[in-house]
Amino acid sequence: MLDLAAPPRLPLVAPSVLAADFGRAAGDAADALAAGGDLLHVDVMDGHFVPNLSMGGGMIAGLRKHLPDAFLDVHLMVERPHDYVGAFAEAGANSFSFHAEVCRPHRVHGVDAGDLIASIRDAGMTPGMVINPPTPVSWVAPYLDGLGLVLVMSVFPGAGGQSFMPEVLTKCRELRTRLRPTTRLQIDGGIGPGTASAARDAGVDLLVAGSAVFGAADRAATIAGIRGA
Ligand SMILES: O=C(CO)[C@H](O)[C@H](O)COP(=O)(O)O
Repeated sequence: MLDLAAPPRLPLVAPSVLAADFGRAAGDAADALAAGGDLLHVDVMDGHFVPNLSMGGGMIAGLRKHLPDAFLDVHLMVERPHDYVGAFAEAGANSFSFHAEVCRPHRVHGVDAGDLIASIRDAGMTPGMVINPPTPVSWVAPYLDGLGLVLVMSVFPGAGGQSFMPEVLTKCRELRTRLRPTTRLQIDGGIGPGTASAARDAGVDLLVAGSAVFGAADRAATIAGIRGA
């Protein structure tokens, strides 16, 4: 199983299952891994934090069943991520990333980020925190030492196929100087061979790509282009 913290610290590419053919998701995901993807990104949407619904524990369990060796990187675009720690660990998630925007003090009666990070680790998963394009680094700064990854959204979350927002790279550069060397800096939204190099130059070493990978005629060339190989 992939260890996100282990050297060498080469850029990793995570095909986003959101852009796969849901009717044959495990097969499509396996094809993306065979084409050079390092891990799978799994987007969970609750219809509240973002308007759309996507997938949940059933999809994680199905991917785990058919792809026992795949690292499953789960991104929760949900208001109540703490409700899913046990179920998603049981289903086979390897990392569990939640949004800073649902946490206190930014959300009244929101999530306690420190408690949630501890419970994610206790459940055997790598904790991650996510910030939307307008959200400042200061919202995750108190938690950086406890995280295995920080995800900077380069589109507004909720749908694949949107255009990359280069202005978020300022936050990536700042985060790279503040993160421990073992913590991955992830980006998600509008990533393809044409946008990935700017992200890598800003210190990103975990690149999520949905439509670019699953829509490509040559997935291996696309993933190699995103990785900068
Ligand atoms: O989190 C997401 C949407 O909220 C997706 O992972 C992201 O948008 C990737 O899709 P694409 O690469 O097509 O932009």
